Amino acid sequence: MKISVIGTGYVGLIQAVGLAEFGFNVVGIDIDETKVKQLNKGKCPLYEEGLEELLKKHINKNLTFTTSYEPIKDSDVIFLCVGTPQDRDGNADLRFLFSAVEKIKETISKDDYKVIVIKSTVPVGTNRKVKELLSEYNVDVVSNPEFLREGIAVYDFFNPERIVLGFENLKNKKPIKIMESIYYCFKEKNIPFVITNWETAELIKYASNAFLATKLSFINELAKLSDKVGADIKTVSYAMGLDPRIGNKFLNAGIGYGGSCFPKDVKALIKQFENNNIDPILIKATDKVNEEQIKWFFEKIKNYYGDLNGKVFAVLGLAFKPNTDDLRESRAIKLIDILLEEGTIVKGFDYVKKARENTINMYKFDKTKAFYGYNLYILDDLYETVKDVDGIIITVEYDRFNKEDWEKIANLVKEKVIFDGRNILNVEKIKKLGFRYHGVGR
Ligand SMILES: NC(=O)c1ccc[n+]([C@@H]2O[C@H](COP(=O)([O-])OP(=O)(O)OC[C@H]3O[C@@H](n4cnc5c(N)ncnc54)[C@H](O)[C@@H]3O)[C@@H](O)[C@H]2O)c1
Ligand SMILES: O=c1ccn([C@@H]2O[C@H](COP(=O)(O)OP(=O)(O)O[C@H]3O[C@H](CO)[C@@H](O)[C@H](O)[C@H]3O)[C@@H](O)[C@H]2O)c(=O)[nH]1
Repeated sequence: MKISVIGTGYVGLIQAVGLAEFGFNVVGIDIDETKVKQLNKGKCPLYEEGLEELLKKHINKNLTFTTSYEPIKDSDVIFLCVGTPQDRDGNADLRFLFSAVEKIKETISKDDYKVIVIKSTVPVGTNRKVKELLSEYNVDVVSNPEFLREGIAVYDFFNPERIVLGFENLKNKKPIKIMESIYYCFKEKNIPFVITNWETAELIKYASNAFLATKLSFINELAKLSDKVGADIKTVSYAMGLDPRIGNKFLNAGIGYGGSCFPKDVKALIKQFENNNIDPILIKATDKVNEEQIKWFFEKIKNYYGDLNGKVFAVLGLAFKPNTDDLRESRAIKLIDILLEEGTIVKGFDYVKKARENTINMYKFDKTKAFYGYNLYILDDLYETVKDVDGIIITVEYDRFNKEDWEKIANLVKEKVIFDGRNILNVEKIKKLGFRYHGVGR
């Protein structure tokens, strides 16, 4: 079977490489010429553990990349993995998706049968619209939302918790059989398949992300109360999580959720409610709590120092979560922006080299926020980062921070104060070294 993957960003690249590993002949298609050139040389444009090795294993064997849509003529299945970012009003912006559909129309013949799989996260009704646009063509459209997590995306691709497939008509077995044959190995491993209609499949994706985001906003809001009343949110989360009906995952309080998905998908779900004249009270609150969390944390820092002007901070963590170079909606970057506006000097660090490089590039192009090398520095070494600072701020949940030499850090800083925005540090150890510790709800 020949497969084309349109859009080889995060999700598309993982699909292309993963499907090649399954033995399919895969062509990745992207409008970004630089990315395509890099990929054809076996170089991964993004940092994701294990991805470059798999890319190198298959490139120019059963996997190639191109900017041309021509290969879709020979493909049996076309995966659409283009971005669906947030537009100015909070809706999902479907311009990339519809532009790809237009190109499919221009390229394929009306008679050749193709299965078009929509992997991108799209509002309810989008698969139906795509089918309408392709109504004169011999195609079936399948909704197949993706649930991978960045940082462990390769693992997630090969070990999904469920495969969700939405179809126009469940009596039409042809596209169902084709999708089941692609994911044959998951069937063998008894991974649940949810076979349903388009609308249900589309909503499952938004419901899953919004539910997890709501769990986070719930615990983050509770952390504010914990702070005031002297409770320890970590112990609260732990004890709550012992009840299997609640579960212990996604209960780590912090400075809020970021990333390329939760913030935009929560907002897009709100819009879908509003477009249907329903007030999404709960989900709007999830979003609001998250927007406020970083400001609340910043106030903690400000209250401690009073005047922040000229203070120097080490911000440990730049990306939106550990083991990624992705800065999209990163809480660390949001905090850095606020700190810079308050006249502080920021020294930033992340264990992922590409996250550091991306941060430098981002600020270099945005001189309104920072003057790189004047009030913002990104350093390659954690110990250099903490040298002579007035405070350390932890913004990404790296457990690795606990393995650092805190005695050495205590001797390097100007003032021994830590704001742990992810509640990740071993408080006893830190306090013994004379640090004043400020967590989130502990
Ligand atoms: N990133 C994640 O962890 C994740 C996980 C699950 C689902 N999703 C969803 O998957 C989709 C893709 O997300 P992403 O993070 O991979 O996006 P991305 O921005 O990293 O990648 C999108 C790619 O599509 C390309 N593109 C845009 N228009 C194109 C066109 N007309 N033809 C060919 N290529 C085109 C871009 O150049 C880019 O390389 C989104 O809907 C997102 O919500 C993302
Ligand atoms: O207990 C927790 C867990 C996570 N986070 C934060 O939540 C955000 C999102 O984390 P995570 O869900 O691990 O990362 P993503 O890679 O964005 O993955 C989410 O978004 C993807 C895109 O839709 C989905 O496919 C995944 O299933 C979903 O977990 C990050 O900022 C984390 O720091 C917390 O603050 N506390």
